[in-house]
Amino acid sequence: MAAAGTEKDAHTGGPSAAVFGEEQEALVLSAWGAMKGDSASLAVKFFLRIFEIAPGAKQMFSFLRDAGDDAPLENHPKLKAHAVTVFVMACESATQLRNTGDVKVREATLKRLGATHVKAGVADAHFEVVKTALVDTIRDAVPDMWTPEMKAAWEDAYDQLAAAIKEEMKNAAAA
Ligand code: HEM
Repeated sequence: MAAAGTEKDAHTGGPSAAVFGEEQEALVLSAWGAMKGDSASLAVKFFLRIFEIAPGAKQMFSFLRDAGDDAPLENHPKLKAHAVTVFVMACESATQLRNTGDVKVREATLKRLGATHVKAGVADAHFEVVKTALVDTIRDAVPDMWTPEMKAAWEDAYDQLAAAIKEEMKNAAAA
């Protein structure tokens, strides 16, 4: 349990926050449970999918820019780390949504995320690309579990988290 004052209610609001219940959480967690043993290779697939949908996004990642066009993407530890983080944070955000109706991310983390993503030039459209790549990856990873309800639950969890980061990006951009 974090000490009082170290977390921030993102108050992302919206009608979806109110309907994120036990069932949605269970859907996200069951998929995550099936995927997490394989998270590093799924993370690579997730990112390859992002760059398939939006090849230009590669330019945003400093370590990819520096590596040159021919470097094999699957060998980038930072890229894997980012992908796993997005997976894990969406999952954690799902648990919190059920308990509190809000995404709670440590305030320092959220501030840093806001600043990092502004600096990297991430825009709203990129969050949509990442969402599509995320649900595509999960669909392909757990085809037997996949349902429209599971898709909606992951999208909801991701949207709430993305909204919290975007809010902090606005603050970072204004600072
Ligand atoms: C819910 C969605 C996302 C989460 C949870 C997330 C998480 C993170 C984290 C934890 C970092 C490491 C640096 C830090 O802690 O400040 C990071 C960096 C970064 N993220 Fe994201 N991210 C998300 C969405 C996106 C999107 C949509 C893009 C654009 C395609 C993106 C591009 C980047 C870039 C370019 C960096 C900096 C990498 C570098 O050059 O070091 N992220 N992100």
